[in-house]
Amino acid sequence: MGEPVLAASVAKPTTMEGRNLILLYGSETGNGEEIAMELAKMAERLHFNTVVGEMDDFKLTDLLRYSLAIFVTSTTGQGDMPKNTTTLWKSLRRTKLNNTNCLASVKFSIFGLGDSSYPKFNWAARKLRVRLLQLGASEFFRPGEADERHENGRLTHNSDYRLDSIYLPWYQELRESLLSQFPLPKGIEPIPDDAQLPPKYNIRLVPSTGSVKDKITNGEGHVSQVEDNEQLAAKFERMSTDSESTEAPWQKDGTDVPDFPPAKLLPIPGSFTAQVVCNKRVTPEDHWQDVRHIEFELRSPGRNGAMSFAGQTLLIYPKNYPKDVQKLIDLMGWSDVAEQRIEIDWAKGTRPRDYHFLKDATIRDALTHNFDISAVPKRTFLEFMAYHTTNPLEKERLHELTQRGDSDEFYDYTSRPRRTILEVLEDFPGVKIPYTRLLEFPIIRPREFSLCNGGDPTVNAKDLVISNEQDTTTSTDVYKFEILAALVHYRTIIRKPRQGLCSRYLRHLPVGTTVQIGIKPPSSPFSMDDPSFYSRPLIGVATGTGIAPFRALLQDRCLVQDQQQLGPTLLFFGCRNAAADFHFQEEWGTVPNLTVYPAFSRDNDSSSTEEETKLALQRAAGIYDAGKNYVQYQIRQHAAKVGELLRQNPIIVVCGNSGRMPKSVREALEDAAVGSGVVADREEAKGWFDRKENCVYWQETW
Ligand SMILES: Cc1cc2nc3c(=O)[nH]c(=O)nc-3n(C[C@H](O)[C@H](O)[C@H](O)COP(=O)(O)O)c2cc1C
Repeated sequence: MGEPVLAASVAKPTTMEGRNLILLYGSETGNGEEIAMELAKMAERLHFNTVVGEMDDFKLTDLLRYSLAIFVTSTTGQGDMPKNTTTLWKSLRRTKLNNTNCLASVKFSIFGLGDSSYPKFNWAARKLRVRLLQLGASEFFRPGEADERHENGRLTHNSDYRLDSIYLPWYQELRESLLSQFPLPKGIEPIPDDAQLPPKYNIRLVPSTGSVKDKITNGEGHVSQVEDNEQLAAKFERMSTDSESTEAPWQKDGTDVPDFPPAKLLPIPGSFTAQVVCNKRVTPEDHWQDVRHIEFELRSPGRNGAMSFAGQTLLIYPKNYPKDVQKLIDLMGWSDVAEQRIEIDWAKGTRPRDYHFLKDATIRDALTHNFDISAVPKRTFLEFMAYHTTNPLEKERLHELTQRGDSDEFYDYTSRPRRTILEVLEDFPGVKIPYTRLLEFPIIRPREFSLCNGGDPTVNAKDLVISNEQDTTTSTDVYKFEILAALVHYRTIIRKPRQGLCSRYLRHLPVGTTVQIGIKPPSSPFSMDDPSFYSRPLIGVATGTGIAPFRALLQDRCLVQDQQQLGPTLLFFGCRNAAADFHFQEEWGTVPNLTVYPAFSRDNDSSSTEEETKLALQRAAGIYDAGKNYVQYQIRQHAAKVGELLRQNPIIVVCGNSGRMPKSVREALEDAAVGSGVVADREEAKGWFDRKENCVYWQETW
């Protein structure tokens, strides 16, 4: 079963000398990658010989081989470049390149993705652009800057929509610009949208004996590098692929098997095998949100020296449920091939990020562990579906939905109700995707959770020596990593309640299960090696599960030998109810020199009627967030105390929901700086928080 006979025609771009385009992306959570892939397809339809990949897949000299380069990058951390850009970015910044004009032959354009609630909006794209221009490259098309906060005149909580409101017009203009600046020769037309482009990979079924090889070809069909899973496992010795020991407890006795994903471990480079030792709901059953305190234990992750836990994130790789996988197999008519092992040849540079193939994977395995069938589909997926239905009505409807116009139809059908790929495929039963196109499904990306513990995370290893020299841990050392996860449960316009892939996985994850986890280095701009880390004041502003990185930071600071040295700490903590989600409240009393100002948004409080009236008037006058039950109100209330700490070069940490909170908090801090006389006025307050000599400002919002 390959491409169906009735599928849309497949059209190969014409190869033209000198018409080359390279698309390089930097992306943390996949938004930038998705855009880069879409732009690459557009360029291919214009007959550009197109190569697309992560920035770090390429060297500086590779840029010189292409007539055009398009960069797509998000900004992460505190105005930082994404992790998969660091090598190329480092080589671009080498001082010996200054004044060399070494990129004079490069024509480029750049598209950034960011969030204007961060102080350093789209800094990665801006820094990169400035450096490319410094090195002599010229821009063939204007830069674009998408903003997750952009509302385009309409209030929307839909981040796809917000990114698209900048991206789609930029895409259209770029296409027109490419066609006019680099016209096609007479007789050659752009490949129309209704013809499918050939895939960049080749999926084959393999006989049941022999090992599955995951091959990377050099684009001309030769195998240039063969790396099978045994080799990978050997390379990453911390990772176990022993399936005997990875079964969830319920799988051992074989009785009463619930519908929970199998516990097989993916061969993820650099990841760790850990065991779930606690999975406890910390909010009352009748509270609107299920917040979990989950603890993992892992053996000897090869830690080298002391490390700050604050800002470290734990990566969890969720899986699909067997019932959903079966549903997809039935819908696509893949039951005769589902248990067969597959082999994939990739053209160079086309292997997707985060695609980690299970040893001897069958199609069912790949669907369970690798493809996010409960993701909300992107526009490109719906476009792809249209090629694979023989029903003209379905085709027409899919075309209507994917029009790149002003219409909201696409968002109304997909992201607003959070319809999943599986549900969309159920809505279009005529769509039969061949298994050879499996890679058009989005890859399951790891989900990131801030660690909520810090200090010394070792258990059973009291004699552990932390040194900056060699890792002195032994195989008996066990480390504990804790997260506080708010499980996402949507109530959408579709009646069926829905939950995120990872939320569902975590909700039912049994204690005792062995899982594969990743650990991402901290994004925090301070170091535990700096003695002032412990003694300088700390102002924490956290909402909801945003308390996690703050708690980790606090526990890190408590490592100080002499507790008297611990700097004063203020915590402004916003949650709904004192009794429901005032997380870790029982711990705060044990931390020296800490004052907590909670802001309970849904509890009645006992302030005066006069105060109530004043606030009601402020709200009526549209003064945003004047409400007393928010953290920003508490910051203004305690301006004198805040000011006292601002004078002492504090660390300021803002964690929790993105959206309006970070901006409102920043404004409240500016007001507190003015009110307490630290600065003369709002104008002076604006830049004050960005200067290192005044404070360290760390924002971790999601
Ligand atoms: C931890 C974190 C830090 C971020 N820092 C910034 C920032 O400093 N400036 C900015 O403009 N956007 C920032 N963003 C927003 C991202 O750039 C935005 O969400 C983007 O769509 C992510 O694209 P990606 O999936 O390709 O990484 C941050 C997002 C996260 C989750």
